[in-house]
Amino acid sequence: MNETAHVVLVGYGEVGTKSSSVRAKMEERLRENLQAVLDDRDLSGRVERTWSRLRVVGADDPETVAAACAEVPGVVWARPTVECDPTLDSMVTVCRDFAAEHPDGASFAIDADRIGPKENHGFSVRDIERDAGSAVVEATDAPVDLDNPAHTYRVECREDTAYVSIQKFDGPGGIPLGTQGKAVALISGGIDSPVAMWELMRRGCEIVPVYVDLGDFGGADHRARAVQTVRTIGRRAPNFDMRVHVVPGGDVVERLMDTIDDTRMLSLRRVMLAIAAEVAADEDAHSIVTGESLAQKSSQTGENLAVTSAATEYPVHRPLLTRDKTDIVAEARELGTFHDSTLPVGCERVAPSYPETNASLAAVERAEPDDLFDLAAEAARNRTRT
Ligand SMILES: Nc1ncnc2c1ncn2[C@@H]1O[C@H](COP(=O)(O)OP(=O)(O)OP(=O)(O)O)[C@@H](O)[C@H]1O
Repeated sequence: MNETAHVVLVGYGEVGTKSSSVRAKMEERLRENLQAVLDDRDLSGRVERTWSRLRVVGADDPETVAAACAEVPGVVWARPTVECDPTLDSMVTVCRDFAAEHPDGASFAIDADRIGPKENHGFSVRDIERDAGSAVVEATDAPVDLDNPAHTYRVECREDTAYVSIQKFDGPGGIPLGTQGKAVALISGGIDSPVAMWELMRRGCEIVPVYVDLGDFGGADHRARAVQTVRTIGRRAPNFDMRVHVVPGGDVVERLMDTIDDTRMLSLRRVMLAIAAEVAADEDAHSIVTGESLAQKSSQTGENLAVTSAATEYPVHRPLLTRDKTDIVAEARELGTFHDSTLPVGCERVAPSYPETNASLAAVERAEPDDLFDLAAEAARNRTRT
């Protein structure tokens, strides 16, 4: 080779533990998903599969490309990397060049790996670490710190090529999107449901987002908030159709307000699950996901969640069930949805003054008007997409 090239290396986690045929399919899916994100953001670069990694070649802006790759489900890390000859001289030279860009004297470590028998290269991992380390000390006068270095020079020496990088972007991990079927996500646009939707995406599920428009109890700002949070997360998966199904639920809510008192919120959640089930059947989805979390609200006690789940035969996934609010808020901030989720939308209050916290299914069903679920099904049929 006798030259260096800038590439972005992308590492995945669990995909690497699959059988070779599953792994090949997942790698290919991840490759397509990464390419879609780069194309959508007008970032140059071609994503290729290499041994146990993905690699972006031809990126004009490797740092931005690596940061974009690190937003994609399935990615554990992405590194702007210099590719060079698998010789001690080449790797040391690249480390020295990197050091010249970081002349701050901050502590460092060399983290090297070498693949294949030592005879193939004629040097060991220890040789790489020693020579590269000396070059960095010479260039920067920086101290070595193996426990908590400010800079880690990652050197990966393979049979035919070597990779050197100093910058690492952590990805969300998980499984490539599009490998685990479809789930309907009930999205209110509040803090929780977009995070819950993302958790399923992170584990490979394609998402069909559903927002139930509450009529006078919701409003345009409420709807816009739901749509915007989905769009923000959808930027990580532009090759999937994530337009929101907007269901006109005003009539159903009116009916609930007129007929039910302390179990009203439970019946509203049951109606939403019934609507989601209608969409799931049409969209061939296998389950429903909500942002509910145990004990976060009166409608989310263990007993009440059992009553709401009984409204549908579809599995209801609640990935936030055991998560604390502070943790969910931190994830919403990271995803970029927190700001929109907390915009004041001024909707009317549906909740009764004294909500039931320990409902029985029989009592909730008794209070529900006979036509409630017919109204819900009709609303689902009248949905539009935004
Ligand atoms: N208007 C809506 N359209 C679609 N789904 C909704 C709507 N309102 C609530 N949901 C679903 O019901 C779940 C429980 O809603 P609720 O408002 O009680 O709880 P929450 O924990 O505050 O959720 P969020 O923060 O997502 O609003 C939400 O996480 C969401 O999945």
